Amino acid sequence: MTVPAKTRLLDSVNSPDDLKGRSRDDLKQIADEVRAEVIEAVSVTGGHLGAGLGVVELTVAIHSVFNTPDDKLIFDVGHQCYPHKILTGRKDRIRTLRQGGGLSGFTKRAESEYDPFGAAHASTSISAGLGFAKARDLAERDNKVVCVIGDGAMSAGMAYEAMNNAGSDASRMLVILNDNDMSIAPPVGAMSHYLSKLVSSRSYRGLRKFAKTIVKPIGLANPARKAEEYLRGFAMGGTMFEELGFYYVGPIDGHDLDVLLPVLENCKAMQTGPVLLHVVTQKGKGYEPAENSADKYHGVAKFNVVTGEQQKSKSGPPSYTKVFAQSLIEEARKDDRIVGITAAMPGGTGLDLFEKEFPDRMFDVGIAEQHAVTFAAGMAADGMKPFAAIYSTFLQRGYDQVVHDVAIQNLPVRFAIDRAGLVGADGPTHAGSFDIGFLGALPGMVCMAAADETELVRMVRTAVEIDDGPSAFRYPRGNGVGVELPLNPQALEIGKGRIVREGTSIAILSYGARLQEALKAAEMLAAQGLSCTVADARFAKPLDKELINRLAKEHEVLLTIEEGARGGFGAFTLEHLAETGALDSGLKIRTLHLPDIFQDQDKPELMYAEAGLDARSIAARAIEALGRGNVQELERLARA
Ligand SMILES: Cc1ncc(C[n+]2csc(CCOP(=O)(O)OP(=O)(O)O)c2C)c(N)n1
Ligand SMILES: CC(=O)[C@@H](O)[C@H](O)COP(=O)(O)O
Ligand SMILES: [Mg+2]
Repeated sequence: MTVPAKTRLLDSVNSPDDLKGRSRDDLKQIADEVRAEVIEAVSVTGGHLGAGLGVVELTVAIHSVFNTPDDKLIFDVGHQCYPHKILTGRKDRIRTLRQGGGLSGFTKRAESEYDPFGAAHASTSISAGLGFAKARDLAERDNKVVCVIGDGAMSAGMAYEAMNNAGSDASRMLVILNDNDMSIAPPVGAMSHYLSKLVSSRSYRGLRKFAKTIVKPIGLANPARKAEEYLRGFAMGGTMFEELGFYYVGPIDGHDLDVLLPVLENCKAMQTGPVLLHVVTQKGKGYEPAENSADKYHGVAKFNVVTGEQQKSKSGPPSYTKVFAQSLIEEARKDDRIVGITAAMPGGTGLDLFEKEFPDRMFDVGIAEQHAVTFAAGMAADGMKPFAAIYSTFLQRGYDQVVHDVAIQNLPVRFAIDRAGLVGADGPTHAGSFDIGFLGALPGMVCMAAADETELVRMVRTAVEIDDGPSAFRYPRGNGVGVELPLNPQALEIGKGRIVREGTSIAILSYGARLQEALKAAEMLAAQGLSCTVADARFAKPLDKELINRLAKEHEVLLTIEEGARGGFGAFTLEHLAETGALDSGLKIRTLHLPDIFQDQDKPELMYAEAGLDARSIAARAIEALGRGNVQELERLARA
């Protein structure tokens, strides 16, 4: 019988308990195996790779020192949690990450007791951790609270609101600042410069060597006192964190278990108020293609482990994002008052392209959507034409600013709302579900949704022209439908939709990119002799009341459809029809929107089918409302 030269230690780790009492060498081997496992898993699923690779040693160290799940470990954003999932009983399902029915790509309470707090949006961990710390104190328990937050996430206001609170009342908690000098894109802002200065100081360079030789576990007598004395050697003194009431420790090498383990032991033993441990790591650590790439493999498609080459997306029409960016560039060439604003998503919003052409007119403000919106409002108030390009889901964080700073003052900020509707693998935290409702509720806001790329280009043009109040246009993640782009786009008439297909019995009024499915549904209905009108509303605010009245009057059935939650375009239409009395005449109306649940991740087309927003489901709703036609026949057509 042959005995394998090196047995995988990770196979024997089914929970963090299996890390306890292991030798340093064993833990180092386990860390190496976790790293290999993360790379293998993400190579078949795609997902967030660089961040997780950067915290492998840190995660192993935390789980071997702290007593999770009693001690609460809270990851900020949660995109770096794959090593944590592997170590906390989810190793066997790690190749289901971000797939339908599989593990979430983020921490999620419903998934494991080791995920005490779910995330995916940035900068929530310190606030949540403080909540856990206070709940613990009130219940007179003694568990620890550990938050892991990145340098990028440290740029957001929430992190400072939380530190302001935690530092003032000496709350016992550990905040680990995972500083890899990267956000999704290179980090921006004064805070980022400050952290770089801390890290590049002499003390850190000296410490790397120093720590390896002198770091020892603390003695048992007076552990808290000794821990403090011990850690004082690491602290640099006078840091901004200390001014905020934190005990600052670091910076230390976040890949060196010989340093991490004793420092964490000592942080754990400390009984003073909040501690901030500054850990320096490398995003993408241990996988050459990630280390060498500009974005450190923040988010990747499936890839070849040997070469690092990522699967190319099928060639097709350009993405909506790119179409938006290029048309904004065109507009900006003609109008030097146009500026672009992003909150740490230059690549995701396409504003990196804009920046290449107009470096002085693009502003990346960091992970700071609230600030981005008010900053845009200030610019608009002084005569500029700001385009704030923000994902629908992240704009949620800036809602009060949209209301208070933009809408009430009727300022012409243009919101380019990317990732509208379902986004697939990122799941419910990233779905752009709510902006139709929350923006449509605001007096004076013009709300548009693009049915295809041509429409998007025209909406950018329209937004440039709307100079007397706020406007927004939404468009989905992914590729357009492949229509030809207008060379000289004309602005749309505000509040006017268009008829795309004429029919008699059924009217489908689409708001946004479901128009293609609506047209397919119309074909399916036509195959059964059911004549269907399809219209593109273009505007949710102001509504095209004339168009709606006409559709209501001339058809037996009216369906509205949108890539958004209930309380959006369908609700606005229904309200209008109720007010005009059109509902009293027997019109059969159905509002098709996202279901009233947070849908888990899957392929977008499957999620839309589950939501009842694919062509087959649209046609089936029409048949149900009409009371004529054959639903089974639709199945056959959908398969064909
Ligand atoms: C509120 C919010 N805005 C934007 C994002 C998009 N986002 C996800 S991760 C990330 C960068 C985070 O950087 P950092 O905290 O340093 O973590 P790292 O990826 O470097 O480990 C950004 C901007 C988000 N998740 N939440
Ligand atoms: C974790 C996070 O918020 C981002 O990395 C997000 O996953 C990016 O989404 P897109 O891939 O749609 O840009
Ligand atoms: Mg970072």
